[in-house]
Amino acid sequence: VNSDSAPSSCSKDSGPVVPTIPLLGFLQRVQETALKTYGKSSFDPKDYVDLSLKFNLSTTVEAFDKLPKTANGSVSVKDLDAFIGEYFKGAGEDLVYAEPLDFVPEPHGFLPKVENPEVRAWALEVHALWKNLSRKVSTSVHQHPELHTMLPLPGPVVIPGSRFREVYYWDSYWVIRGLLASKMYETAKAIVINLISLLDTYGHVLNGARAYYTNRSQPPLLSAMVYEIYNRTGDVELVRKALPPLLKEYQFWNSEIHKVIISDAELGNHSLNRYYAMWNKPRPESSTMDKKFASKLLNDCEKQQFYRELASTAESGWDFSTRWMRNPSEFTTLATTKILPVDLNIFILRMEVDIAFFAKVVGENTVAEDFLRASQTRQKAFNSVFWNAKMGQWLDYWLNNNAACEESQTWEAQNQNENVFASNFVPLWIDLFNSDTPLVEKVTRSLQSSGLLCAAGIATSLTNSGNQWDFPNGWAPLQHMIVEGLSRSTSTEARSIAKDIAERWIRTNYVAYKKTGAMHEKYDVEKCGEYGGGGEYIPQTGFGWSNGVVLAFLEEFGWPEDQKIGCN
Ligand SMILES: OC[C@H]1O[C@H](O[C@H]2O[C@H](CO)[C@@H](O)[C@H](O)[C@H]2O)[C@H](O)[C@@H](O)[C@@H]1O
Repeated sequence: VNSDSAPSSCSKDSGPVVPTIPLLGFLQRVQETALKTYGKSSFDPKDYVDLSLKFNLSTTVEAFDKLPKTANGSVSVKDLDAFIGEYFKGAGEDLVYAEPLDFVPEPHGFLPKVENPEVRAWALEVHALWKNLSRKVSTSVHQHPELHTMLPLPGPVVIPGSRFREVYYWDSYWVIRGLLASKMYETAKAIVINLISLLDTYGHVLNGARAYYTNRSQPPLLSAMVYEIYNRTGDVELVRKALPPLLKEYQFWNSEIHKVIISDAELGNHSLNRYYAMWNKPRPESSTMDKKFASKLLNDCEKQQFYRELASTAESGWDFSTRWMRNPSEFTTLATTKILPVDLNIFILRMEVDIAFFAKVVGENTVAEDFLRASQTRQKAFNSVFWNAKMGQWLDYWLNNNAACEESQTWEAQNQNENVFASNFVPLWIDLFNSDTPLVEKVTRSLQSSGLLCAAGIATSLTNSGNQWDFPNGWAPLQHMIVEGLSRSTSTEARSIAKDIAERWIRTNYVAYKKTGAMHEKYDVEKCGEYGGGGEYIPQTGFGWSNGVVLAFLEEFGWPEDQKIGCN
């Protein structure tokens, strides 16, 4: 990890910090001035850190410093408009449209089980959205990286959409699932090659391909992406190329900051993982908001700690949720680094299983045996640390406050977080768990009585907090992992619930699309046909992972000719 090792003056926050580029510091000054000048309405801080320079940084800073400013730091709208127009290229211009070469309007063998003509026509429209979301890094980024926060990438990517103008790590898994249903194998492989290039350069796959995301990763699903592509294409070369970087990624997630040892009286020590960003300042893409929240805190030390929690929550992909808050009504009590999350540990378990499989494919038998053993050990840890037999769910585990300083912590039942989140059911996604029929039946009953199953899909949590990873929002990745897990089991009941959830999700996506002309980032699971809201930015459309999950569900479950589509 290339981090700044200067000791922090704050004893509560001694973790590493990855230094950032000078351009970002300057863009945050422009962002702050823009907020003061234009006001809050329709202000998105990310727009300013996504600008590219037309001239070198010092020329631009000099011109900015000369703008006449009022005492509170604002400038006139006319001056700021003129400055931005003269010195910057617009946000998004650094990633240019790229025609996906393997796109055809109706691929051969596309969604064979979708017979209903209305659903088929819509599925073809969703399939065509890959063209809208396909991009490549502009030549200027390759030739003058110092003028951009966009990071150079070797090949084309698929972006989520709207304000998310760059490739994202965990989003890409569901984008790839959709691309595979769309038979766009080359586009899917190119995404993986790009993520591997980030891993080669930074030692981890970044949250997204921007300079302000270098201090953290996102839910690690690279091995799952490679597995799904190999499963469809049999591309051994891809597996051979991916294996060494995956071993490097495994090291990253098992480095000192992400690893915690939990000891229990019966089975000894369990090595498990948490999110932990290498950053203790405001997130540049949301800097004005982060500072406002931090202003409630007493001193710099508390602020640093809070900023690390904010960035670590962004690493979790669940930014933001009461799941990570000690007090659900107080945002500054975020404590993501003090939690062992069920889903992160499932993703790492999947990484171990996948690496063992890939190593076997390329004849690295010792590696295969080592990772098989690691996966068996982690499965045992799941049963001891996360499983709650009374609830029939796997629960996040709260670490004691001084976790970072302790060698190991002793497991205590009271540290399991008994609040219900969709992530409590994510272990079903993994064959090691969904192949156990009595277990699946118990967890299915628990899901049915959890309160999470709603008219239009699975809710993220039971708490309506106004955060986007909470009730009543439903997110495509969560629907997909739980549905896929249930549908892989041999339990008839679980499979029928999987189909029911998938149908509800398809209906709500369809009706919202017909009403708004767009696919959405998240949906309101209480109301069929409504998109979701809340959180720190306005609802986004596009949308990579929602498109991917709809196509994957339609491929798996189909839609009979005589079954009506629409809200029931
Ligand atoms: O700009 C605020 C935050 O936005 C991202 O998070 C959300 O969008 C991502 C892209 O679809 C998604 O991967 C994530 O789960 C969402 O919560 C970004 O990843 C954050 O780092 C960023 O601070």
